[in-house]
Amino acid sequence: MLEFNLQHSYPGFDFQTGDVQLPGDGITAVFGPSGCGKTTLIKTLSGLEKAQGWVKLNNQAWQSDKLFLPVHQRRIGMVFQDAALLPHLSVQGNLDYALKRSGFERAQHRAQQDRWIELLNLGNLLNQSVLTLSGGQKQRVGIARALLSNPQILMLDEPMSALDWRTKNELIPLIKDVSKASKLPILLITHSPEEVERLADQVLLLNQGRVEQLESLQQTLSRPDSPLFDEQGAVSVLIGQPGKVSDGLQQIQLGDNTLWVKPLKRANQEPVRIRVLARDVSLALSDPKDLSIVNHMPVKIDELIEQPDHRLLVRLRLDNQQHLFAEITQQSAQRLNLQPGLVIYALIKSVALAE
Ligand SMILES: Nc1ncnc2c1ncn2[C@@H]1O[C@H](COP(=O)(O)OP(=O)(O)OP(=O)(O)O)[C@@H](O)[C@H]1O
Repeated sequence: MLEFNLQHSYPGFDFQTGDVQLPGDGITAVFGPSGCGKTTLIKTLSGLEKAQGWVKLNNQAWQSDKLFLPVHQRRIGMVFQDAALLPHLSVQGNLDYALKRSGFERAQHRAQQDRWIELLNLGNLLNQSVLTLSGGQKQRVGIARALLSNPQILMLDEPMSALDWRTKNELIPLIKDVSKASKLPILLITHSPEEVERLADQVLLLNQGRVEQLESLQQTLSRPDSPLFDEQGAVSVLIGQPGKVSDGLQQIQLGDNTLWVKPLKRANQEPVRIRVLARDVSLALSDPKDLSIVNHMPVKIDELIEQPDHRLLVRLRLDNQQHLFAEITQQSAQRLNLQPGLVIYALIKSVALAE
């Protein structure tokens, strides 16, 4: 568990976290608008910048009234936007460099290397100069190097902001795999709501140098004014269990209900996240059996929230208690006489697997 309370200031910027406790594993996304203090948080937590206050990881003090461990003694695996690899070395050279300083016993080096080389798919890049790697390959090497330094926590500072969407789509599942396999807590700094929705277990919301919330992803997404909602409007992330593939569609089980999506790329039985835009959800009073939309299910209305431009956000609850937003016009809501507590049907026009 990472615990801290830090204060720092730059001219015109006052940074105060208050008491914060981050869980001992899983991915915590640090999210907030530009200039809110995300990088300041990483710099002060890591000791790159000396703040007032205290920091403890797994009950071991990194900083207190009497103590200030330098960055290299804090056992942090850092990955930056530009990977910051050693340019004169090969991929293997970069990994060896991390291992030498790791404190792993020599006998463990091979097993450690093999483990992360395989998971991050670096096997055929080992002899390549890092100068010849693509952006995504560099980040994979950067993550392997961070893991091989034998860290107790990973801090990823905007690791995907310089990558195109295709490369980002390849890296996101790998970061999930690293989280599961390493069991290390991961702090992911990002300004991308999509990265938060696809990766975060919990979200630390920063605003103007203050920690506004530390909560689960589902809690952040359940607020109609969630800072994660951008010009696409409200978003829901449903967590479901993959089932069979039939007629070219993959079954995802959400309690007693089934969603049909494009077949998963990775055949494992881990729960998956499904991202649904509120504007892609329509509502009906009865089960629309003869409709081309394949995904529809009974839901209960939790709340009706007025929006600008005669629109209404309807917070719905599935039978397994997950919530789903629908955005409709106020006119439609009146026509259907929607009220909290009413059981209706959600018609989901489009879903995206957030693999
Ligand atoms: N070394 C510094 N000297 C003076 N001011 C600084 C310094 N570093 C950061 N700041 C200021 O502190 C504030 C927070 O900066 P920080 O880089 O932590 O924000 P951020 O949330 O990471 O932003 P972005 O998403 O744009 O990277 C900003 O107003 C910035 O100008």
